[in-house]
Amino acid sequence: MKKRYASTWESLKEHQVPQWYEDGKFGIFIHWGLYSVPAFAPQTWELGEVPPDETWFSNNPYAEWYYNSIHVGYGPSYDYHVKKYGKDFKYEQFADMWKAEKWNPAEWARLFKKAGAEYVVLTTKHHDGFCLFPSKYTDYNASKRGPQRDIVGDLTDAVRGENLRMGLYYSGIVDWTFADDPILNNDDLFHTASPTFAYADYAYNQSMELIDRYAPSVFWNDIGWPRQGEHNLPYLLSHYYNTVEDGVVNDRFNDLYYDFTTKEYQSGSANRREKWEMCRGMGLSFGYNAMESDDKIISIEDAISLLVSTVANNGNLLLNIGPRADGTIPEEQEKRLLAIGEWLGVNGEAIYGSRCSSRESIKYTDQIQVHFTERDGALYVLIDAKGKSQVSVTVPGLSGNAVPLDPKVEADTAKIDGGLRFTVKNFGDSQNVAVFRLNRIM
Ligand SMILES: CC(=O)NC[C@H]1N[C@@H](C)[C@@H](O)[C@@H](O)[C@@H]1O
Repeated sequence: MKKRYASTWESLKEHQVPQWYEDGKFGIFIHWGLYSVPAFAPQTWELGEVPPDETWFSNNPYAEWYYNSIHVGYGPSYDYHVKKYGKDFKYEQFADMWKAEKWNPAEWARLFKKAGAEYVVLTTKHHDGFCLFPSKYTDYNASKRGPQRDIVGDLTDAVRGENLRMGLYYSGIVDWTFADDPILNNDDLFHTASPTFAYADYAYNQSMELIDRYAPSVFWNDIGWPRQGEHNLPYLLSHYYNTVEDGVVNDRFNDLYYDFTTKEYQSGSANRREKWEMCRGMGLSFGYNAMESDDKIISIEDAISLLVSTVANNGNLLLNIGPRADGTIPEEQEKRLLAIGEWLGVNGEAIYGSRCSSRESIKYTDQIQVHFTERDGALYVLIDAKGKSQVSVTVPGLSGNAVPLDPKVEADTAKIDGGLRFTVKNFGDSQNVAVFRLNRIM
């Protein structure tokens, strides 16, 4: 019997994180929109590396923040815009330059499947207010302008065609078509952004239409929810769960309610007793930044290390791609997705469907860490030795027969000092992380 949620916080709190989200572990985030046309941002810092103050906001590495970055009237993006497009060029003019002429949603979905992703989260409306779906509430959308198609619907169909879950991102509290005073600090971001009741209703109405049109498995709200609309949330979220019983929402509804908490680059915190999700771009940006070449984005080793350390600590990794305006995915981003997929193809048994072990990760050096996951009574030991071709580590308190999941991993294990000593001589096809299954949990 399908559970019905009442529009009360108490009823919502009965919602459990569904097994598919606990098991899925790896998702693909997609930031695609008008900002993909200029595709420019300075390459400065990771979020959380510096305070969110004027220096951050006037040198914003997020290419999807292009509107605000040029609106502050100075800084690298403003200079770039004036030089490339001219002072009088309005951001809205990108709406008729974005053609997505080479876009093949089925191709994207096949790539996400090969990457080993279990879910996808696409921007439906980012802070610039341009909608990638035929919203009833604005004509500033991709079915009326630019691509002239329902980007959200077409990708949702393709993703579900590959048996992946489709999630939708919505910029709840920031919409520069309603309030576009330049944002130069977090106070601007949270307190003056879109302050009207009219906007709160708009955000509520668009969220309802996204739920009713697409029944997304993830409703990924960003930054916050309009304070003037907080009283709407119990209804919105109960409607969501009554429409999508195994749906999940993140913690960016003013911390009033969540299924999972979020980290973004170095910002946010993770508590391994709760379900959480790490999101980041391949480089410093979510939207495509044409300046981000292969050497400027996360290495394959670091991406695999991030996936393993996140999963071992009860998180999911939502790794972002920033497609070009024409609908192609930059080769350097595709290369990383395929490498992660290959690694998961060999070692996925320790990831998908696993649960956080009571054993905490062990950091031997910055390069050498050992993580643990558990599944079906087996303990998995994931030895991450970035940049090393051989490694030897003793894991205390372990005993039993450790078998590498990758048959090409060459390793010895020996009982020593009350633990198991692992000597990996060859990482085989497993990049920098060799995974062992221990058939008894000690
Ligand atoms: C911590 C936070 O609220 N970040 C907002 C940030 N989220 C990213 C996934 C991107 O969409 C950014 O453009 C957005 O500002």
